[in-house]
Amino acid sequence: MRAALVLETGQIFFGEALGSSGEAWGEVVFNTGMTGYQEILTDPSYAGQMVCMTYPLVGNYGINAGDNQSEKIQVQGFIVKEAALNPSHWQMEKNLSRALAQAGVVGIKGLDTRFLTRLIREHGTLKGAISTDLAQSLPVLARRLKAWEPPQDLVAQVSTQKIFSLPPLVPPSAPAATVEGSGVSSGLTVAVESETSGDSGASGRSTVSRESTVSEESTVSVWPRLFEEPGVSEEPGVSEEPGVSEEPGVFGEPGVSGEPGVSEEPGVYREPKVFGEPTASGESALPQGSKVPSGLESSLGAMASLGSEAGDDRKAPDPELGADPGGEPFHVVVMDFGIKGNILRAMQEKGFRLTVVPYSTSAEEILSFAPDGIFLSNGPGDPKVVTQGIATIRQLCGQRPIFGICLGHQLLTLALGGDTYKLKFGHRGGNQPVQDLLSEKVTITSQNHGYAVAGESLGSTPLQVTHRNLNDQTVEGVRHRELPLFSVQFHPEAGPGPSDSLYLFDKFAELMQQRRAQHAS
Ligand SMILES: NC(=O)CC[C@H](N)C(=O)O
Repeated sequence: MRAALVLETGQIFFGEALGSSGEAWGEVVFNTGMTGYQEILTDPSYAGQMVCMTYPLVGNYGINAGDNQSEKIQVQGFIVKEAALNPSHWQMEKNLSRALAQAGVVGIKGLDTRFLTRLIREHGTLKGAISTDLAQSLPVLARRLKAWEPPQDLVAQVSTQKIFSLPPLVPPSAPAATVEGSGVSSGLTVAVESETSGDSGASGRSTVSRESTVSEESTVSVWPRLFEEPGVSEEPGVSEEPGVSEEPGVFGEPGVSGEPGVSEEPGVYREPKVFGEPTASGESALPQGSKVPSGLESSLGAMASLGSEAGDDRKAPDPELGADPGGEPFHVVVMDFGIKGNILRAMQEKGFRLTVVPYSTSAEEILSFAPDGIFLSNGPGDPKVVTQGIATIRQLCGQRPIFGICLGHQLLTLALGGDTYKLKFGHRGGNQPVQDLLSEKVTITSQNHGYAVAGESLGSTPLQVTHRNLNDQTVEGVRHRELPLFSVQFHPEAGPGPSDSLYLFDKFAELMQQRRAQHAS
């Protein structure tokens, strides 16, 4: 089935449908990772966005049960050059196309994703629509897109509605961990602690049960196997799209839709803009000088996470870090703005016990759990619209050690009087170099953000910059000058991406250890 990607500028790319048919609108962003597409698809930070993968072959190891970062595919749309028809991996359960179709997510393949990426780099992030309805007027669709205001309440859509607990992860050889006798085994299982009303305000929430009642709760998988379809046999390696031509260069036919070359709005769409016309060699024309992004780190990171999934290189919790010498695990309350599973896993593997709460939970309720520390998660959208979360974080500052990642970093900065702004096209990939200004050490980091902290806004705040991106000098980390609060813009938990920065979870543990020591004396 043919499909088109229409941009708000009026530019149109033709390709083949991938996944579900239909139409989806969103912000088109690009990710430079060579692997990690499943983690990207299921990362709630991508809610509302259509992700274009710059790497030309996507889907070659299929979709498995272990790499999900949340309970569903979160992207609005998915854009690839070539979708692997015969994926192969021992953990694979289905192919990319099947996973997208089952989730009702619209994708497109067969367009020149590197050229699309160059367009986004020039124009900045663009609104776009993927549609399999080529009978409509695509220029009209482009104009409707231009006038469209994307939804703002993305955090409310992806944050947990239930409070739940996660135990520390134990090495496979050791006895399974239990949460207060609940029998929760190691791995991504939870004790559901209480149900909330599901509305966005904290007021309607019933008083939640505390640690004493955790043992009575049942356990459920945090992320049930995605797209489970009893009775549907998966035949890895068999194309699910018989008859779809995979010849290079068949994409990009003009004129299938309602006059794509005719503009009624001068300046927006004048000439036929059809990308990916075949050349004599059958290769699509790529602008000269375009760099193929390096993504080796990403594939190494993905391999590490797969290894840990298989249980063969899972790190044991370090009793020196995950718990104080008395052995009680550090208890962290996680404010969930759209958390990625690997962040939870990274903290569990440090030996922390986690209580994950909805983003709208009040400071009072968070403190009632008597945590050792508070974690501020990643999440989708513009940090400035998460006003309730910012106000709560402001109240929590100084009460407990706080660590924030990505959206959590932006919210912490806003709570303390700093400012954020939208980047031209964001950082999304697994090879972003970041310098820790305190140690001068450089790590290669995994990133996924479209907004950033304005360094010049920090002068009047108690925050200082601790990390910078060496590509564009943007702020990548801050800390409070006096209080035990710090945050980073990048993703130290990897998955996908390098795990160079896992040490930051140790820093969080050190701050919680110091607080315990102060309170004991
Ligand atoms: N990964 C994230 O937490 C992203 C944060 C924020 N939504 C941004 O795009 O900048």
